[in-house]
Amino acid sequence: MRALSDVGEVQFLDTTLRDGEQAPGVSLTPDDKADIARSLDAAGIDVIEAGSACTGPGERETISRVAGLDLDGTVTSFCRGIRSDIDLALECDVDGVNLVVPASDKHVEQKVGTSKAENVDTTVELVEYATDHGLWVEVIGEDGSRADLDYLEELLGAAVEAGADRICWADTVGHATPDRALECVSRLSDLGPVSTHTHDDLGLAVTNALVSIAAGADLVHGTINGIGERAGNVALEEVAIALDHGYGVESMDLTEVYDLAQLIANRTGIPLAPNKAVVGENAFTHESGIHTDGTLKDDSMYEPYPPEKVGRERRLALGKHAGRAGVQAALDENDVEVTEDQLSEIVSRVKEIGDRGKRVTDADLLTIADEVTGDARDRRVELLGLTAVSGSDTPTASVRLTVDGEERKEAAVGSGPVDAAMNAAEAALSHTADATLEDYHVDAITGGTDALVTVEIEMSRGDDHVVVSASDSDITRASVRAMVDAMDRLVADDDDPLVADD
Ligand SMILES: CC(C)C(=O)C(=O)O
Repeated sequence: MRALSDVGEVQFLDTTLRDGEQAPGVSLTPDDKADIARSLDAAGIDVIEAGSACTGPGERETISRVAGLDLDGTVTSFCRGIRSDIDLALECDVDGVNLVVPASDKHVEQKVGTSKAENVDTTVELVEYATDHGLWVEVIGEDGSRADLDYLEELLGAAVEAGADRICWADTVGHATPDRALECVSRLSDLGPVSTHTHDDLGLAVTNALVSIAAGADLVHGTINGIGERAGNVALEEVAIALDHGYGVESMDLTEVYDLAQLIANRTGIPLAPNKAVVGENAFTHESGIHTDGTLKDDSMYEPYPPEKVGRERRLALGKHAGRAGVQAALDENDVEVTEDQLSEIVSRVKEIGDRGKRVTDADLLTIADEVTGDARDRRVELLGLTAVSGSDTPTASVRLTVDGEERKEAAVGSGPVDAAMNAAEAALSHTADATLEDYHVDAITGGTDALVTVEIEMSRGDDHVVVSASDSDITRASVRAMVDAMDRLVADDDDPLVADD
């Protein structure tokens, strides 16, 4: 076993486009795969497994497209231990293959229905065939962590002798403990270059990847966000930060991981857990008073490494655990001056909102501050009335509001009552100022059909943008109120008249 700090550099193979896509419900389009492959390459991933050529003609077309992107990294196709799979990979013009052969008794005898000796012979033939065709070859012993280690050594040793570029220890069902990973990879690394492929069924994928490296592996298989079969593969961004932060070992470009994580979450439809290491929404967000206070005194008080390292920013959030320092910092950011007594009142109101299970947005804070300081602004945009109708006919809505005292009324249709009402509000406000709805998000705070919903919207106007939320048991009302409030905030400091001369 070597010290990780002596390792220097580790390569990554990203299998988001193959094992990641095997996650239930995920199906990536050719454009998705091409975009993800480009981004992985830009982030310095060494090997990109683009898919399984045997899946079908559509997948082959996509793999060929990725192979033709002229990427810096090696592009491979996954192949089962059959010659026709290698032929299909060759049709896609990939640089190499990840050739999977059974390794455990279960996989050799029950799944594939062959003998261990025959399995070794077949593997040798396939490696020779693939290398004769100019392919880079990695041989993966499937279910390697449950295999008899002497046999795994014999099988993968034969693959190396036949010309395989590298071999891979696969913890296919995420069964291995760190000592098993150490034992297996240490033995295999005496045979030639070794990769490690770990799954997270026991929550040990990162640990086992790190132990594998200490045991001699120099290439880690994984996916961004850790997506993959069952509990997923090891999350490459987690291995990368652990290597960098813990041991000064280089791998992928860390500043790219957040954008990559977002891209993959969007394209796969698998959202990121807010508490996910490195790329989760909360990974650099501080809410509790004690942590916010400490962070304001020293950025690193409650962070192992600065967010910029992984392409992110620090956020101080307001909620039920907010303290004076955090609220004061948020007020300072919005240029709001308050006395000590006013600050105490604002903090307790923020906590009250938090106690009701709500997030406290900037707009909420400013409204509270207005009320507490007695500076309540004169509204320029105000909602007077809203009617929305839906049924078997096209949903319609009408909105009545005032802009600088002038009444405006618009009606619109939409795909549903919320859409119709938002379209009507937008039409009524379009005479006023050129603002754009950037984001719309709904949360049910309570359960049941009478649930209180909070609509949070983000709107921008030129360089200004605001996030405003409104809660109501009627989602249409909450949506339009949030939009009108956002517009009112955006124009609050505009000295120009908002009413057109028409
Ligand atoms: C590497 C391959 C066979 C795999 O996905 C696994 O073993 O989990």
